[in-house]
Amino acid sequence: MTQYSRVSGSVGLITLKNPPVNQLSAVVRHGIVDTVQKALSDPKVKSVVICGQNGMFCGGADIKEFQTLANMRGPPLIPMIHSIEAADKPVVAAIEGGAFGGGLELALGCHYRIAHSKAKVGLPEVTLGLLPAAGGSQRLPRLIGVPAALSLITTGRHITAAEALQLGLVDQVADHNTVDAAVKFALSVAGQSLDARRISNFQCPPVPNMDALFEDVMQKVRTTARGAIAPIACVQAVRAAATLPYTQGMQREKELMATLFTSGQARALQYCFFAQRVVGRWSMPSGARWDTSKGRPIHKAAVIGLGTMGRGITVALAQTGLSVVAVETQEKQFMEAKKAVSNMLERGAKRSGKPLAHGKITYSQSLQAVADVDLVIEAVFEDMGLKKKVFQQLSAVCKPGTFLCTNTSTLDVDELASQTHQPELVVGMHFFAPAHIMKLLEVVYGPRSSPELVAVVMELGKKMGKVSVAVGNCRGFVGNRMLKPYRDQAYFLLEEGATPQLIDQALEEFGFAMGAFKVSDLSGLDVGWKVRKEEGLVQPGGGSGKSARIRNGVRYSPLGDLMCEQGRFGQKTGRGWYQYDKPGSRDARPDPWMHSFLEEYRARHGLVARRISNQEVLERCLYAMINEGFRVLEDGIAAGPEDIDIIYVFGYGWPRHRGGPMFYANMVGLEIVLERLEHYAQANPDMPTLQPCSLLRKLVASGSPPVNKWKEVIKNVRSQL
Ligand SMILES: CCCCCCCCCCCCC[C@H](O)CC(=O)SCCNC(=O)CCNC(=O)[C@H](O)C(C)(C)COP(=O)(O)OP(=O)(O)OC[C@H]1O[C@@H](n2cnc3c(N)ncnc32)[C@H](O)[C@@H]1OP(=O)(O)O
Ligand SMILES: NC(=O)c1ccc[n+]([C@@H]2O[C@H](COP(=O)([O-])OP(=O)(O)OC[C@H]3O[C@@H](n4cnc5c(N)ncnc54)[C@H](O)[C@@H]3O)[C@@H](O)[C@H]2O)c1
Repeated sequence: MTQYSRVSGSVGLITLKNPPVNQLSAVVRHGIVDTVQKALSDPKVKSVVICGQNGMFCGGADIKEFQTLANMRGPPLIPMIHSIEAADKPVVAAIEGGAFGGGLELALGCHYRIAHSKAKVGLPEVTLGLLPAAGGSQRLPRLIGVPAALSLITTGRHITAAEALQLGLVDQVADHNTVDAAVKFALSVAGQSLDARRISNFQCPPVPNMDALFEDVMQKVRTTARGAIAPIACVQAVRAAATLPYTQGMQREKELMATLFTSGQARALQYCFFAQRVVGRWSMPSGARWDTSKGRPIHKAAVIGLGTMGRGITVALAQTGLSVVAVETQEKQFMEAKKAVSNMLERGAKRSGKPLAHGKITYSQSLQAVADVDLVIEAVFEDMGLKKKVFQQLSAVCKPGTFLCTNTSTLDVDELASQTHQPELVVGMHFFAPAHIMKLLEVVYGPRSSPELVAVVMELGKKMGKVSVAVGNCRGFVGNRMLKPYRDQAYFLLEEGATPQLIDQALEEFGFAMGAFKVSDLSGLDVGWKVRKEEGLVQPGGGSGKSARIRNGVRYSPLGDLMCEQGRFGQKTGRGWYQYDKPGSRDARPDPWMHSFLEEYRARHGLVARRISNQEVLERCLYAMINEGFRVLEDGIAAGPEDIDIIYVFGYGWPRHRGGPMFYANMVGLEIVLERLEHYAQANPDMPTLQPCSLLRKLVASGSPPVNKWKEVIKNVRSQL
C-alpha cells in the first residue's frame, strides 16, 4: 500500500506502507503508479517526495513473489521507475533505515536522494542469485562510476550514508527528520530543470583501460564465486552499462536476469535468505519457543581456557561491549593469550572503524575471579574428565543463577550439566574457529536446559553477529555428527584408488571452500587421532589382517592413524595429506610420498586401486552426509532442514548457492538420493552409514514433498517412534 498527501502547500508526499520492510509487492507498485500519477496531474503540486513508513525506505522487490512467476502480477518495476524519472516535477527520495535492491533502484529513478545519517543502501540482489534488474545495473555505474558500481553490485554489500554521499550516490545526508529535510529540499528545487538529473541520460564516467579492468574483475569474481553464476552476470551487466547506450544496456540486463531468475542457484540462495530467519524462531522438543521464552540481561561474562578458541570467544564477547573475565591457568598461555587478544581487538577495530574494546577485559589465572559473572563459557581441552572438574568448580564458585556454557565440539553437554547444582542452567555454545570471525554458533540444549537460558544464549549470539542455531544434544551435535560419515567416505575412497587431490578437487568444483583433506590438514590430523585413541579405535601400525579395516563390525580406515604415527599432522608440521613449504604454511602442494604410501597400504591389505569418478566422490561423500542429516531430523536433534542447512552454509563452507545439504538433496531429487544410497550400501555392506534412513524412505514414499513441507512428514515419523 501507499499513502498520499499534500504537504507544505505544494509537495506531494508518497509513503510506502508494507511491513516489515516496505517491500515492493504488487499492491505497493499499484500504489506508487497511482499516487505518482495523482501528484503529477495536480497543478498545486510542484514537487514530490517518496518515503517509507516506520523508519525504513524500502527493502526492495518482494522476494516471496519470486517463488512463482504467477505471483508477479501488478505493474512491473521498470516502467514504473521510468515514469518517475521522466516526470516533469522533481521527485526526491527520502531514505530512512535503508534502500536495498529494488528500493535503491526506485531511489535511482528519482531526481534527488536524501539519506538519514544512519541509513544504509545497497544492491544485494547477487546474494539472492539475481542482479539489480530494475535498471540498477545500468543507472548505478552511470552515477558513481564503473569501479565503485562493480564493487557494490558484485558483492551486494550495504554501505553507510556517509560512504554513499562520498560516492555521489546520495545528494544530502540528514541528521534529524529525513522526510522534513526532503520536503524542504523538494520545495527548493521546484521548477528547476531536470535534464541533468535523469541518470539514464548520463554516460558512464570514462575509465582508462576499460577492457583490462573488466578482465581483472571477472577473473577475481570467478575465483571467489566458487561456481555461483550471479556475480558473473553482474559483471556482464555493468560492462553493458559501460559500453552500450542505455536502452541496449537495459535489454542486456533483462536477458541476464531471465537466465538467473529461474535458476536453481537463485532458488537456493533465496531459500537460504528465509532459512536464516527461520532458525531465529527456535523451538525445543518441550514446546518452549523463541516467542514465549524470555531471557535476562547479561552484563558480565567469563571465558575459561585461553587457547585457540577461548581467545576468539573473549574477543567476540568484548566486541559486544560486555565486561569479560578471561581465565587461563598456564603461565605461558596466559601471557601469550593477553597479547593475542589485544592484537585481535586492534585488528577488529581497524576493520570496523569502531573503538577498541580493550578496557572491558580483565585477566586472571584463578577460577575464583568468575564469582560475580552472569555467564561463563568454558573452552578448556576437549577432555571429559577435565571439563567435569571445571564444571564442578564453576558450580561452587559462581553466584546462584549463573549460566554455564561449554564450547565442546563433541562431548555430552548433559553429562557436564549433571556436575553442577543447577543443570538447567547449562548449555553448549559451540563456536567455530576462528571464533571472533566465523559466523556460526550451535547452541546445544540438553533435556534439562531451561528455555530462559536458550533465549539468553541465542540473543547473545545475535549480539556477537553470529547466526545461532539451537540444536539438541548428541555426539557431534548437528555439524560434526554429519561431518563424520562425509570424512569416512573420503578415507574409504582413498583406499579404493583415489588421491587427496582428486577428492578435494571434486569437492571444490562442487563449491566447497576447501576439500575434505585440505580441511583436515588445516585443523590438524592429531585432533581426531586423539579422540580415536580415547575411543580405543587406534591400533599400532594400523593393525593387521582382515580386522585392520574393521572396528565394532563396521568398516574403518586406519589411514589417518598411520599418517599421525609418521608425525604428519597437517599444516602445523608442514606435512599432512599435502606437503607445505614449512610448518604453518598454507600453500598445499601434492606430495609424491603419498603415492607410495597409498600403494604400499593397498598392497598390504590386498586392495586393487580402481578409477574413481568425480560423480562417485560427490555421491558417496555428500549422500552419506545427507543421510545422516535425515537421521538428525528423525532424532529431533535439529528442528527442521533449514537448521541443518544454515549450520552447513555458515560453519562448514558448504556453497550457499547450493542451499545447504538438505536443500541440495531436495534439488537433486529425494528418489535419486535414495536410489544411489541403496546402490552404494549394497556394494558396501560394511558401511551402515550408507543404508538409507527411514525418514528418507518415508519422504520418498510421501511423494518427495518440497523441503518446506518436510516438517509435517517428520512430525508423523516422530510420533510413530
Ligand atoms: C523467464 C522468466 C523471466 C523473468 C524475469 C523476471 C523479471 C523480474 C523483474 C524484477 C526486477 C528486479 C528488482 C530488483 O532488482 C530485485 C530485488 O529487489 S531483490 C530484493 C533485494 N533486497 C534485499 O535483498 C533485501 C533483503 N532484506 C534484508 O536484507 C533485510 O531484511 C533488511 C532490509 C536489511 C532489514 O533487516 P532486518 O531489520 O534485520 O530485518 P530481517 O532481515 O529480519 O527482515 C524482517 C522481515 O522482512 C522480511 N523481508 C526482508 N526483506 C524482504 C524482501 N525484500 N521481500 C520480502 N520479505 C522481506 C524478512 O524475511 C523478515 O521476515 P520473516 O522471514 O522473519 O518473516
Ligand atoms: N580448535 C578448534 O578448531 C575448535 C573448534 C570448536 C570447538 N573447539 C573446542 O573448544 C575447546 C578448546 O579447544 P582449543 O582448540 O581452544 O584448545 P587449546 O588447547 O588451544 O586451549 C585450551 C586451553 O585451556 C587451558 N586450560 C586447561 N585447563 C584449564 C583450566 N582448568 N582452567 C583454565 N584454563 C585451562 C589450556 O591451558 C589451554 O590454553 C575444546 O573443547 C574443543 O573441542 C575447538
